[in-house]
Amino acid sequence: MSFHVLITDPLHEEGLVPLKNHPDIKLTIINQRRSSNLKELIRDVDALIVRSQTQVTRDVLEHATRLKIIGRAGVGVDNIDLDAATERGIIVVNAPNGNTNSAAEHTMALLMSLARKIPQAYQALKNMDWDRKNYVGVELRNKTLGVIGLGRIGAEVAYRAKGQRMEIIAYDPFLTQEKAEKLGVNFGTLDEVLALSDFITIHTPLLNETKHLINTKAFQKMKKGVQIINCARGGIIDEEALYQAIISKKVTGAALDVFENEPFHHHKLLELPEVIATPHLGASTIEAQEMVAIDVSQDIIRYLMGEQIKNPVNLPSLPIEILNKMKPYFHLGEKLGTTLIHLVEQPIEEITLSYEGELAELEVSPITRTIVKSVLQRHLGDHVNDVNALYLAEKRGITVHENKSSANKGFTNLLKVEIKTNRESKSVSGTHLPGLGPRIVRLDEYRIDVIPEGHIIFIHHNDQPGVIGKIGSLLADFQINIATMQVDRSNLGGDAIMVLKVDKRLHEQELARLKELDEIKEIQVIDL
Ligand SMILES: NC(=O)C1=CN([C@@H]2O[C@H](COP(=O)(O)OP(=O)(O)OC[C@H]3O[C@@H](n4cnc5c(N)ncnc54)[C@H](O)[C@@H]3O)[C@@H](O)[C@H]2O)C=CC1
Ligand SMILES: O=C(O)CCC(=O)C(=O)O
Repeated sequence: MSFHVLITDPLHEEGLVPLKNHPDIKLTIINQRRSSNLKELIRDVDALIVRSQTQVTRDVLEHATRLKIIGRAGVGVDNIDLDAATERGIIVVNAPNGNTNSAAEHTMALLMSLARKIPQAYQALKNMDWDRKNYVGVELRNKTLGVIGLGRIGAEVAYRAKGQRMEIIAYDPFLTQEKAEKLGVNFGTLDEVLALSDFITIHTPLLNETKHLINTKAFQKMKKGVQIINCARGGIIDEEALYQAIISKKVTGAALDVFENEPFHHHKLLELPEVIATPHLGASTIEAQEMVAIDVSQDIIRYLMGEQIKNPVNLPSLPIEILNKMKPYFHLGEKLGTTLIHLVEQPIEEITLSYEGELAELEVSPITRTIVKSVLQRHLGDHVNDVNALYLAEKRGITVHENKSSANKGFTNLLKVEIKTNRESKSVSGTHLPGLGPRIVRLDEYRIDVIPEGHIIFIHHNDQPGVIGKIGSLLADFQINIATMQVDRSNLGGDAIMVLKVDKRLHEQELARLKELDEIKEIQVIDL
């Protein structure tokens, strides 16, 4: 199988070597800025790799009929329509670690340049103007740096700023007292950070919640004379509000690496002498570009080759050791979901997944996605995958519930999948037996012991003498060998089930003959 990978932004050559050398990958590299036909090009590609310039919009994705994965060589994925990608089952991966150091160093470079007005003084000197009085700066020592967003880059900035003997106050909704203490920073609310800081640096992603987080109201809460650094994303600061705050002298300096609309040829803020700027260079170092290109290329190759990816953005991310531990349950869940959906006739209203015993200790949401995928695939086909399964379920009005119980009901691990329709509720339960593999152990209230593999016939029949014989002799007439047989009943002479594993698939006519038997209420043949 050969895969087509398209790259539309400049990437470090070294990072492309694994893709170039891969025998099953065809690589196309274009400069998107010079190419307006992305919609055309994306039609026949399996993977797309971008940095921040290419805008992967919903409109573009509508043309991406083969696209399976988008790789972002960097952190911020705000240039990719994540909802549209998820709906189409396209996985998005990024390279979150490779440019942390470079972005933190760039932030420090901007902080120091801002404090000492280095770009302005340099510009004057380049113009042969030996001016010292206009470029008097301030020291960083003993000043308070407010860090908004104490993730990878924010934490690195805080660490470096402490080296400058600055006091750090940070706001991050996920910041714990423990992490703050470990990093030696003060823990503040957003308002406290705004009010107490001499310098404020922003390191959040651009999200709906962070769009214009720093707006007119936020500027009003700041100290007079505050200086701002934004090395995260344009759009987190309301640029018009910043402009007015500088004009009114509330803000005495701003260092910007990022802007609401990039690239641009003119920007009002750059007319102000208080503003210094770089054209989105936070990650532009040889080291960072090499690392992010390698990381993203490797994840693209892993995904296309069916291996576990490291940095998914629109799927839950778990350490590889934990995912390996969970592998048998993905397999079991998929078999249970496929089995159950074949036993249900009416439209599904609810899917309930119960994780019991040692399974309850795991982060089970990836298994839930796999089960929902296997259920939906029967009617929606192969375009349902782990990425879009929950979205598609919700869109069809199907509610998905997860229950966990550490109680051990005779099995060290038990996974129950239950489907509710407007007429009935059906369930299958299974377990993974170490060394032996998966087993289906319950079908509704019936106890069975079936390896979920091969051609399986599920028969719901009346509990009466002769049924097993009749079914056995019909199968013998069809030259179909029975490998295993399980029976159970609700009560003597009541409902009963039979689960047969056979060596070859039944033809439609053979199935019709079995259905003619009076004792049979329902029959389903499932290939697992
Ligand atoms: N200028 C450049 O070239 C670069 C810019 N970036 C930008 O920097 C951002 C941060 O990168 P990382 O530190 O690697 O990401 P990260 O995910 O490690 O950290 C982001 C932090 O922001 C916090 N956060 C989210 N919403 C918040 C809110 N409303 N208020 C305060 N904190 C909030 C999160 O809890 C998280 O701790 C990226 O999203 C990207 O947009 C990243 C690399 C290079
Ligand atoms: O690709 C780039 O140079 C921009 C890096 C960036 O902004 C990010 O990683 O979020």
